[in-house]
Amino acid sequence: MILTMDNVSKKYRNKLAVKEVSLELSSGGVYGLLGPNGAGKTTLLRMIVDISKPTSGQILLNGQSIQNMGDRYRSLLGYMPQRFGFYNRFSAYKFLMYMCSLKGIGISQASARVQETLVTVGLENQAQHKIRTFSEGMKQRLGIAQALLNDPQILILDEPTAGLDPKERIRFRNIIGELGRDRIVMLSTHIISDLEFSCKEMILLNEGQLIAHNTPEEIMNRMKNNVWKAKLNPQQLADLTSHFKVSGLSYESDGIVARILAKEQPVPQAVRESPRLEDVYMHYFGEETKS
Ligand SMILES: Nc1ncnc2c1ncn2[C@@H]1O[C@H](COP(=O)(O)OP(=O)(O)OP(=O)(O)O)[C@@H](O)[C@H]1O
Repeated sequence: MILTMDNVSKKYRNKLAVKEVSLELSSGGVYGLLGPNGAGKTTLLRMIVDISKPTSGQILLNGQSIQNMGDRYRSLLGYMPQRFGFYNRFSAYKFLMYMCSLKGIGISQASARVQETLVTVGLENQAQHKIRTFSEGMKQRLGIAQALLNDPQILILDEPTAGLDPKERIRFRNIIGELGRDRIVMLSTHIISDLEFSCKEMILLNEGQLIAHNTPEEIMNRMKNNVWKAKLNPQQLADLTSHFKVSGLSYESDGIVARILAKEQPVPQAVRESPRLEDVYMHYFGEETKS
């Protein structure tokens, strides 16, 4: 299955939220859509799930325009929006049964599908608990469960890790990694560590534009000579931050250890470091401190 974005743009009045994005997504992997707030991630995802139409360009599934596919396309989709309204007085089970009816899943299959999805997201023991008693992580997992009810081949998750604590984040990542094995999964985030798991490709979006699209290894590899580590005094640090991006600082008793992004050795004591995802984020989205 191949989902293609062909020169897709979206304009809201005078705001161009997505600018000529071309991408190809295929089954069997998680695509991480990364960008700061306002980059256009939600706008792009809403066009992929056919809630909103591109102002120009088109989205194709196996070469066919999704707009011409209608319900046939929607039956392949699972979507977890950024802000998901739950029925807090419902139990998880009842909520999912209700979502089945909205999605047109017949009563004969619904109960079995609900059980299966509860197991997938690890909520089978809380099936009869009221949603209002759930932690944020449990609610997010329930959000995935509702997106999975129709066994979608294309799963779109908008900031699914927002509000999760580190333990819940790890659990969530494992579930998503597993789901990505045989579908197209795309998740948006502005948190780089969400993409530390085996993400097939990272899609970097800034101000509506696609600025990089590749495997995490290749994206990091491109920066391999540009990450440096140096111990600095406060004055050196102040001087450096006015010229270079700094992607990490740790304070030690005899100085400040900084990770610096620079093409050339920024100070004589700097040594090269292997790039990490934080460096990638800083390189593409970080702001240089202007003196
Ligand atoms: N319905 C709308 N009308 C007008 N402008 C909009 C609308 N929706 C989004 N925008 C603008 O389009 C740009 C992209 O917004 P979008 O929500 O897609 O970004 P995002 O990357 O998902 O950000 P966030 O992480 O904050 O959700 C922003 O400048 C936003 O203000």
